[in-house]
Amino acid sequence: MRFAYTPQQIRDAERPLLEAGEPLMARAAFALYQHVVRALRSRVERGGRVVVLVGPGNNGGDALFAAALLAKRPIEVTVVLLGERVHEVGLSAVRSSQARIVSCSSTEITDDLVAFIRSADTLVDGLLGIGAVGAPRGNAGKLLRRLALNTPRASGAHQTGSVARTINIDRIDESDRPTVIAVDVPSGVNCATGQVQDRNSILAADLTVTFGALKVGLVAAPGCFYAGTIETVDIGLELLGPTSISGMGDGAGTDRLVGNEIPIRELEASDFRSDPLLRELVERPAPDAHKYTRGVAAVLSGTARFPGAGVLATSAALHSGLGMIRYLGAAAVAERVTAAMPEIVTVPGRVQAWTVGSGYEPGDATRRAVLEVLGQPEAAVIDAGAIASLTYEDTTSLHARHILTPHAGELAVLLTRLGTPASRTDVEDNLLSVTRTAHELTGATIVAKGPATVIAGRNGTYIQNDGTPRLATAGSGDVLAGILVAAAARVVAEVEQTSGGDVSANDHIDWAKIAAAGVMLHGLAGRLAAGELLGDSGSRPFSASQVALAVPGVHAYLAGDR
Ligand SMILES: NC(=O)C1=CN([C@@H]2O[C@H](COP(=O)(O)OP(=O)(O)OC[C@H]3O[C@@H](n4cnc5c(N)ncnc54)[C@H](O)[C@@H]3O)[C@@H](O)[C@H]2O)[C@@H](O)CC1
Ligand SMILES: [K+]
Repeated sequence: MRFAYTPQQIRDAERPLLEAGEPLMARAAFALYQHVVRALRSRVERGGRVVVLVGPGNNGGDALFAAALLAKRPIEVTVVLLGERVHEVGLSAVRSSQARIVSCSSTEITDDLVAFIRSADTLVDGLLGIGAVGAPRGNAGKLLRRLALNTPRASGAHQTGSVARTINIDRIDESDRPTVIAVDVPSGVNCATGQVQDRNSILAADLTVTFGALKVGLVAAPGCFYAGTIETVDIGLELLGPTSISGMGDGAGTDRLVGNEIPIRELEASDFRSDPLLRELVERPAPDAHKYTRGVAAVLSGTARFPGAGVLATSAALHSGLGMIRYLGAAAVAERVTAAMPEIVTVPGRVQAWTVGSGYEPGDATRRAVLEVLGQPEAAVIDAGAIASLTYEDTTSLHARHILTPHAGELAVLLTRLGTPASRTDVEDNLLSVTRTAHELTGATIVAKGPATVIAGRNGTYIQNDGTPRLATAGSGDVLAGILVAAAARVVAEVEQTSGGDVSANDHIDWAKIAAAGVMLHGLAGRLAAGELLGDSGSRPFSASQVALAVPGVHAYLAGDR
């Protein structure tokens, strides 16, 4: 499990250490210096030119102390001061070093200066850190716009995520741009939310050296796309860890426990071995297992018009290793489903989780289907047309065991219906906060699909950034619904055994965690289908059907087989 914190949480953790006189900035600057040297040496064997951009606050202070250390080596170091004021002690350290100082606070940002900065081997971004408010203003903002180094590395692919995926900075050989190293966070990213207010005044990093812990802006979209590889440096901060969190979040009576108290979480591969409930998702069944202890899921997806959604959701559930899958949707789709997968049962019966809505169009018939599912005591995944069919009154019957999987457009419609009007763009630009709002207004577990999916539920918020842009393909959402319903059924089956069949036990499950696990399985299945988890660079195109077929391989991967 990884944790990401808001600026306020970081400041609260820093305060006692600063009061005790701990040299936090010296630690941060030394680690930054080491990373800059490493990046520079992977680009030029000796010498080399480093430009350090310095803003008005302590972020600039880190950069100044690192610059003073760099200037002790045979490296050409130029410090560009962009604030009206800068960290005084850091500046005197630079003044007594070999580094060159250019002050921009009074001078114009000339074409020559912009060209000079762009021609550096390594560019250190110490403009704005966790103290930034709004889009970069003043000279910092002007310079960022003029530099135009605002395209995320690897053409938009994000480099954070639960399973290691790093840019190999040894291999970056574009001579037309420097290797950019962000100090703590890329300037222009809102650390608390991941928002980017002005996409022209941001400096896209190849590497972010962040201090103490991850910041929310480094894991939430769109900020996460600008961070490059993230290195977290331990400067001695004591932040909320997994043990204290499980006490807060995993039991009953924690309704509405969202907001700043619990850090944002991200599941990692190791959680599928250490967390007892997640382990159940991928482990081999117990020797005495039977169909109902392994889990039974029901699929209500696909229509005569969109039959594929039913086939894909069913296939994904089937390949997730349950005891049984019932297909209970349209007769025309059932024929195709059973032709493709003879294991599928088409008669109703005992079920532990439902999925409804993939491939359904919004309307009365869909609404009747979703209300029927919501009337059951079991868990349910509510997808696509089923979300859009819910009226304001219908949403009052939602609980945490209901997992809604909207994309940005569907989330905008839902929020508007709930009385908080939002456009698709509002949702895309503020995915984290609007997803939490949707959870707070409905009580349901919300899985807001995107390149960095946000999962907001009763026990907190997760962001999963595991997939590949290749998952943006037709049918991908249907596969996700199938994976999620399988995870839900599996967990309910497990909990039933310990609760003696008491269905109310379902309501105490940490559904956000289970949904996050499903999202992660889906993301990794995409990467496996692309060839990425098997060691190549992920260059294989794939279809949604192949993502469903890749699920067993991901189970093996997470269970530790490879
Ligand atoms: N407190 C400490 O001792 C430590 C701080 N550290 C560093 O300090 C950073 C936080 O320092 P600060 O709190 O000084 O904050 P920042 O350095 O992020 O910047 C705050 C300054 O920027 C200005 N500013 C805010 N928003 C702006 C905008 N949109 N455009 C232009 N200027 C803007 C403010 O007026 C203020 O002067 C961290 O990110 C980290 O890099 C680390 O050295 C660890 C220890
Ligand atoms: K920065």
